[in-house]
Amino acid sequence: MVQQQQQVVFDAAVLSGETDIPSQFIWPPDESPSPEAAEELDVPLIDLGADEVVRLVGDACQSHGFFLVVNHGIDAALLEEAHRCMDAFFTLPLAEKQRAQRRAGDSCGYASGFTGRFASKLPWKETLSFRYSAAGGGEGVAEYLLRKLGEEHGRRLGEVYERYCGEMSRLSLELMEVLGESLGVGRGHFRRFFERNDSIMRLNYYPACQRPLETLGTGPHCDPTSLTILHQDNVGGLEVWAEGRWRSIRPRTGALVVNVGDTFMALSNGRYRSCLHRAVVNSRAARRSLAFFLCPEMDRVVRPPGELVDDDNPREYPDFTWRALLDFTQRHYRADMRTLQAFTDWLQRQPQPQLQAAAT
Ligand SMILES: C=C1C[C@]23C[C@@]1(O)CC[C@H]2[C@]1(C)CCC[C@@](C)(C(=O)O)[C@H]1[C@@H]3C(=O)O
Ligand SMILES: O=C(O)CCC(=O)C(=O)O
Ligand SMILES: [Fe+2]
Repeated sequence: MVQQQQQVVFDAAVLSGETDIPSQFIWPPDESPSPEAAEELDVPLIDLGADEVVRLVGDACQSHGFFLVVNHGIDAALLEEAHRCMDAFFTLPLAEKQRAQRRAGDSCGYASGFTGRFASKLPWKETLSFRYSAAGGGEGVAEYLLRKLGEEHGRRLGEVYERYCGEMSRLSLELMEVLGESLGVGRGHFRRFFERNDSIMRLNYYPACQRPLETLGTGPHCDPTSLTILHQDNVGGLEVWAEGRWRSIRPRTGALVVNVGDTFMALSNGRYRSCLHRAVVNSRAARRSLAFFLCPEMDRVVRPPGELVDDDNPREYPDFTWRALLDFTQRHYRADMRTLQAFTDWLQRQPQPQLQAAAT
């Protein structure tokens, strides 16, 4: 009982070897992983240079919304360097990492077990998140990491992740062309919408855990963002809810995992669904993943193109801004499998002037 009220410090170096884990990290039995290994999900491995890309992406987005891409133009050396930099950061002493500590209500910075943020069902992970603005407004990735971590630790990280985010943004826009074509709205529509994206980059580090069946690295959720491009190391742990059970997405060196998020589900007027997923941990090895969350400019109105709305397909979601949805996930609601519904219900309860932002 007493333990439940104490704020634990999630120090991976200590906790990954403990056979008892703090109660705040224990998830209820109906949400925790089952002892049987999850069967692998057969996700399409899409060659971005191939002729069939549009059809394959469209099919994947109408079923579970997850697919893998290869021949994506991201340099293998950059991917390796991005993982090396993650190691360099997460193996720093806790106090050094805490120089970038995430503050309440903010979506950027270093967070460890989310101990100060949530009271229960804590995720078994450390994260470092930062903003990437394609339009170049405000502080860039390199400046942010240098400012927070200092010359010794921040310089190299900043250079690498600035480059990594630029490449992810470029790839996202390419994927937006494919998504636009597959939805019949033309290649330019979503590309233009996201040209000045204001995205979030997140480094996820899941320490080993001696009680992997009682906790989760990332709880079940749909990404509230628009499109996620994830690179996982070769440890494994990403699972997707498909056909009524949890299924694993096996790591493949060089392939990127792509999935649709809630904001794109709204932009497609529900044609493409965001899909429930989670990350499990294990007792053998720490796991790393790099997630680039494509997001629109903060005040741009999220509204599906006219071609996707008609009498047979009325609007599924009201107009909203990414600023409002992001704020909802940071201040009012812990993102899960029903974030978008909870958000639209909440929006509708707000006084009229706050209901919709001015169209941009
Ligand atoms: C806008 C966001 C909120 C979360 C990060 C993200 O950029 C996209 C996914 C969200 C998240 C990962 C969904 C699961 C719960 C969460 C709290 C987490 O475990 O990290 C979510 C992120 C958040 O920081 O709120
Ligand atoms: O680490 C992973 O494989 C998934 C993480 C995730 O779903 C997220 O950060 O939104
Ligand atoms: Fe996710």
